[in-house]
Amino acid sequence: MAGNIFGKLFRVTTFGESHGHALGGIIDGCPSGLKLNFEEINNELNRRKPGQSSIVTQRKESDEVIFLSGIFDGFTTGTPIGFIIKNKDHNSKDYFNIKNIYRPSHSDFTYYKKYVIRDYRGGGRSSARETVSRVVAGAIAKQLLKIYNILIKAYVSSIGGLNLSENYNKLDFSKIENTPVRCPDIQLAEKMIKYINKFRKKGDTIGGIITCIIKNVPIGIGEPVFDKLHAELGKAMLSINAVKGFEYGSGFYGTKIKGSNHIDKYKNNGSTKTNFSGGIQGGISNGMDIYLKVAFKAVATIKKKSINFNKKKIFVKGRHDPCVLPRAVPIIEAMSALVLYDYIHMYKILLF
Ligand SMILES: Cc1cc2nc3c(=O)[nH]c(=O)nc-3n(C[C@H](O)[C@H](O)[C@H](O)COP(=O)(O)O)c2cc1C
Repeated sequence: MAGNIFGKLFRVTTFGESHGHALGGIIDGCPSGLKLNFEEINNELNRRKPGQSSIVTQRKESDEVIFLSGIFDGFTTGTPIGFIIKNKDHNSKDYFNIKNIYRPSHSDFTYYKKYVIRDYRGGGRSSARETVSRVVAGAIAKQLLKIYNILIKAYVSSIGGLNLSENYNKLDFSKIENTPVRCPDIQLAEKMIKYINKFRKKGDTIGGIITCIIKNVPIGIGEPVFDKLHAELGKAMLSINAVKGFEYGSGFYGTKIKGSNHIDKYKNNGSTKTNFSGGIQGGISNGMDIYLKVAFKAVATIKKKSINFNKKKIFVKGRHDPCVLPRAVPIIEAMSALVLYDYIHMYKILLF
């Protein structure tokens, strides 16, 4: 199975399955001499972990990371950072009844057809439990990005038909973590929670959108032609489970307004009056904020009778997310951090 490595110079390889002994990763390309803040790494893991509130899956995992290599006296040594996160609360028997049948719109069918032998428990390798390793690597990348003063903030901007207003400059990012749904508008967050609970009680699921803002990116990050910054961000986001769409800058809205209204006119200092470009022009950062949106579907494991492709009725047990967005916020931030640090790395090698 290929496809388990992300990044070019700052690279993370992830391994592990949802119901195996452990998940983990190897980070290669981390410079020596970074004093790691372990509390911050744990904090990122706590934001992603299951069982953190009533509106996410009730699987209870402490998600403690154990570092195996690459760190000495709290500092990175420049050698590969190996780490694991043990699985503790996996009820594998919940999946025995779907061993040979495929949940509609999950990855059971395609994994079976491609690999034949697969760990079907909890989705195995296709489970979003894999993203725990991305969050560890992303937390380290975030600490490296602090050196450049780069700030990454993601939040839930839409659940079903409930939408946050477009202007992120008016939002108070310090409120994102104040509610379990991770929407900074507290009144809207309350409505979103009620909305998610409505679906949860019915055994159904609901999707939505996460917005991510990346501030203080220096001018010049991103490469021609195939390694454009937005292309890598798009790949990063679309590699996350259940993601159905990605846009940056004006995105699809940019198709609806005329060119004379869409151009970002320059101010005297090189910054622009508007930012429809989303901080990237020609695949290279222009110093303005990068902003992007990621669309998540309503996920497949509904607690209702469902029919699989050979017309057999199936009922999926197990503990599942009625809405994955609250837990996906730190994953979006982690993937953004991995891309940004990797690309800054490349830039330094080319110029210094
Ligand atoms: C944080 C998170 C939690 C998820 N939890 C579930 C879940 O409980 N049930 C489910 O069916 N899918 C869940 N998913 C999505 C599946 O992993 C995903 O839909 C599946 O692997 C098929 O891949 P695809 O939807 O990207 O095509 C979750 C995704 C994320 C990001």
